[in-house]
Amino acid sequence: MPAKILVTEVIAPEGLAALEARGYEVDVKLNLSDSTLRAIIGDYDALIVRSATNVDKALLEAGKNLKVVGRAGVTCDNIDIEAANALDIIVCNAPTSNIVSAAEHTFALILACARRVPQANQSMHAGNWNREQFKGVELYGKTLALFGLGRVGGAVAERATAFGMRVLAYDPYCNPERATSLGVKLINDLDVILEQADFISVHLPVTSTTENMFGPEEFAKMKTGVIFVNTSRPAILDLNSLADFVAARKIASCGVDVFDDEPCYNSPLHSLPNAIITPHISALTEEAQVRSGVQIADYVWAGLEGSLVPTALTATGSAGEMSRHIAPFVPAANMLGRMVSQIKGSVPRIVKVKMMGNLAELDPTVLVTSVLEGLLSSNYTQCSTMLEAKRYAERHGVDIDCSGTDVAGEYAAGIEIVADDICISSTVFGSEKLPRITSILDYKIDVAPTKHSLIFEYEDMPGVCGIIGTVLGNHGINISTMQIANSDDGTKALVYVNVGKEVSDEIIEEFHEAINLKYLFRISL
Ligand SMILES: NC(=O)C1=CN([C@@H]2O[C@H](COP(=O)(O)OP(=O)(O)OC[C@H]3O[C@@H](n4cnc5c(N)ncnc54)[C@H](O)[C@@H]3O)[C@@H](O)[C@H]2O)C=CC1
Ligand SMILES: O=C(O)CCC(=O)C(=O)O
Repeated sequence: MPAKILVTEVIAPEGLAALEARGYEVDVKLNLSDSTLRAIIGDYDALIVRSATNVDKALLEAGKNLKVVGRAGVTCDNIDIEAANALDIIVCNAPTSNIVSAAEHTFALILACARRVPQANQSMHAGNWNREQFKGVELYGKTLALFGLGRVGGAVAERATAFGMRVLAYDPYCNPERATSLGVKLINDLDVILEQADFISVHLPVTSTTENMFGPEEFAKMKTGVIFVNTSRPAILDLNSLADFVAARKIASCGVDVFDDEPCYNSPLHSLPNAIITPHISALTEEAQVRSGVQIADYVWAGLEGSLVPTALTATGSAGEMSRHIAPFVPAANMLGRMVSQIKGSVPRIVKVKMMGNLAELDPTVLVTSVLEGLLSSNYTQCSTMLEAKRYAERHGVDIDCSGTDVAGEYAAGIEIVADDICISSTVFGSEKLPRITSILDYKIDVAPTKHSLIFEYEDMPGVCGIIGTVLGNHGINISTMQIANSDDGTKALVYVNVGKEVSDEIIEEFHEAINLKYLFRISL
């Protein structure tokens, strides 16, 4: 029986034809409700979606035969990747398909705001001829601030330069050389960049550091008369606040393509004449649709045939036997990346990843990519080969390398990362395969880190653990794990403490006053 593929959103006929030509049965069923989709998904081996289908845990669990979910586009925030990973379902996307379209639509909005094209058009259609009312502003010589200089941000920068704009960018993870080669000046100080910009365009993924990045405080710091465009994701900003500033004309005009709870029929921007709003159409062009349809057809086919899926976002997509060994280490690799960048307080420049024991002979790409995601706080970095991972890292100023060794100490397998001068290693343990730290900064430990932890190093002396416990206890913070390790020469000690909630700056200050600390790191995973 041929494999069955369900397509729930419009993809290019070229993509559908490619799947049918391979002998699959392809059903296109648009506008299904969540409950109908859940009722029928059990019949299908693969599902192809764009951004509107909610591929949550319940749907994935109902997909008893589901092997692949293909996203005909880039961002997979409508798909529960973690649940798919747990269920061994491959999730893949078409990451390069719509960059140009998204950049061009961003410019459509920038120009529409600057020259008031939609308003002038509407006025003409109403039988008017009001030239003065539609006086605009030029882009030439103006300053554009880009937030996020990745794939789409970079393409917008190239186009902005052609308009004679001065282009600035806020992107702490961007390699300065990439910025220079795009003719962009990096300014990684929010206040400084906000006050310089005549135009602002946002191209950020949603992460804990970008969510709600723009609210009343940030809008207030912008120049009066700024033009603000968001074609990235709605969670980046506070829409009510944006509407207030647009209504007050502090922001002269805004262009917005993405909304909470799409389809969105009403929002605070809908009634504002100087808000240009579009229904999530940045990627909606003939060309991007053909590219994403054809690319996703190829990757879904690879997944169904059990081949390597080049754009797999789940460890499962790395094919067969290898993934069974690699998959449990993906969270550990990500954790190591996050810990290292928090301990350093910045992105390290030289990173060496070592795959140890059973992992030594396997393709390291998935784990190196996961380390990079942790280091750069990005979601779903797209690297299907080590070469791509190295190039991606290079774009962010990181020189990354990977090696293998049969030796993994007392464990069957592990990963070690050395980032500049910081070394941490990890293994996974138990039926749940929880990541554990096995050594950190030359100290041997064995801790499964929780969401919040503290790492102390100090000249060894009695009573320090008591002080740590007392200070935390005084502030009502629970300790769930405390582990002590001594340096080889016995003069120094390291204490790793898992705590119940985030520790404030004031408490950190208190520790510095009470203990002769070499250092104290606060980690949030
Ligand atoms: N409206 C639409 O139809 C489309 C929307 N998008 C959205 O556009 C956004 C950008 O997409 P891509 O360029 O492909 O992503 P990307 O991953 O290539 O680039 C994102 C950039 O943001 C930077 N970044 C991450 N955290 C940051 C932070 N805290 N502060 C400053 N910079 C930070 C990264 O270093 C990276 O350079 C995404 O949200 C994507 O979902 C993309 C395509 C179409
Ligand atoms: O048109 C679509 O499929 C949405 C594209 C999008 O938002 C993305 O790829 O991030």
